[in-house]
Parts: sequence; structure tokens; C-alpha cells
Amino acid sequence: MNVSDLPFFWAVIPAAGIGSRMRADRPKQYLSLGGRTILEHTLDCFLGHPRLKGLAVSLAADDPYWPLLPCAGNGRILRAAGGSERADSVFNALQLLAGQGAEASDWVLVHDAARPNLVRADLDRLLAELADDPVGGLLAVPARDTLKRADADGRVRQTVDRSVIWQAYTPQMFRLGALRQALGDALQAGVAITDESSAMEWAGQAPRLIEGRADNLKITRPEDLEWLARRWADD
Ligand SMILES: Nc1ccn([C@@H]2O[C@H](COP(=O)(O)OP(=O)(O)OP(=O)(O)O)[C@@H](O)[C@H]2O)c(=O)n1
Ligand SMILES: C[C@](O)(CO)[C@H](O)COP(=O)(O)O
Repeated sequence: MNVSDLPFFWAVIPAAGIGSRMRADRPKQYLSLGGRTILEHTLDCFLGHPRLKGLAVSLAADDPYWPLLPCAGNGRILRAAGGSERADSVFNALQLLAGQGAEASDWVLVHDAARPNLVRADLDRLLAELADDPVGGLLAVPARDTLKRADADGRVRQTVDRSVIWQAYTPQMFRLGALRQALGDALQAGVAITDESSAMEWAGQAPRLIEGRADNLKITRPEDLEWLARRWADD
């Protein structure tokens, strides 16, 4: 895969969450991993890419940690206003990019700040596979474990056919105009949107699933960071 054959793209990094499930003394994107914050590692996945047109990070209005990071002075990083939900934070970043001259036909990749273990090969595969796709899509992982549907009492009601079940990851890659429209309409309609794909699905589109590495995990709970820190220490 020749990098010059990949499409140019914009990146949106939602980083305005509070990380409540992590139960840490600060939002999880500012916890340390290998001596730097999770957010810095995630930004590095994109800032060095030769096809990156620009990047917007969505930050909480009262975020006291961002100004302390060396990358806070990086002129290539635009700051968008974080919102009450992830979808709001992403939408604000899309609005910002549009105001900075990003075209409706430009590709935009949305990637959780809490996923610092994205490897370049997965990023480039997503770009290559979707470069000519009419809709866009996302990195995802086919379900590996047997899946159970639970009843209200926490007992097994059904074993789910996992052959058609995937876990949605990020980056999720869509044309800026289409995603901005779909997300804006879904937010206005009060639809629960947990990822960019679900906004596109609500708009009637069928995003493509691109298999990626399962270790591009979202740092959500303490054990996630413990595992990744051990993994990075061993590398
Ligand atoms: N209002 C929000 C909520 C989340 N995020 C970002 O979206 C990503 C994925 O969300 P999640 O893992 O749920 O992060 P938090 O909302 O911070 O975690 P929690 O649900 O445990 O509070 C994270 O990088 C988070 O910073 C965001 O930008 N704006
Ligand atoms: C976008 C996402 O990471 C895809 O799996 C996920 O939907 C984020 O959900 P969260 O509840 O905001 O962590």
C-alpha cells in the first residue's frame, strides 16, 4: 500500500468525556501511559500521517489539563467545544472543520481519544478500503466470544448468533458533509447516537465494516489501562 495512494482526510478526536467508569482522579484521556497521556498517544497516531489535512480535538470547557500538554501549542490542532454527549462533541468538531474550509466531500475520521493503541496499518487499511466507498465505514472486530441476551433478572434469555455480530471501534470514516448532516439531524430529532455509524444508519446508510485489531481497545475501565500499560511495558 503506497501512502500516496491513500485519500487525504481530516481527523476529529472527541476528548471531552469525564471517564466516570475509570474512577480516576482525572478524565481518563489525561491518565499516564508510558510516561505521556493517553490523549497525546492518540493524537500522535494522526499528527504524523502525511495525508492528514487537519485535526480537531473536542475538549471540555473547563479542561485544566490540555494547556499543560506540550502539544497544546501545536498550530495543527484545532480546538472544538466538547458537548454533553460524545455525539455533541463530534458535531461541534465537524462544524469547526467546515468553518475552517473543509469541503463536504472531504473524508473525516473520528477516533476516540481513549483509543491510544491504534496502529498505522489499521488506519491505512481503513483509508485504502473506503477511499472509493459511496458511504464510508468503520474499524470493527467480529465478536469472538459466545454472546448472551439477558433478562431483567440477569439470567440468560438467549444465546445470540455471533456470526453476524461485530464490535464497533474507531476510527469511523465518512464524508464530512454527509456525516455533519446525518449527525445534526439525529441530534435535533433526539435520537440516541453512540457512534458516527449509527447517525449514518439513522440517515438510511449502510456503513462498511473493516476488520481491525482487537487491541485498538477503548480505555474504559481500570483493567483496560492496566492491560495496555503491561503490554506496552513488555514491547
Ligand atoms: N461528552 C463527551 C463524552 C465522551 N467524549 C469522548 O468520547 C470518547 C469515548 O467515550 P467514553 O469512552 O464513553 O468516554 P467517557 O464518556 O469519558 O467515559 P464514561 O462513559 O466512563 O464517563 C472518549 O475519548 C471521550 O473523551 C467526548 O468527547 N464528549
Ligand atoms: C464510538 C465507540 O467507541 C464505538 O464503540 C463507542 O460507541 C463509544 O461509546 P461510549 O459509551 O461513548 O464509550
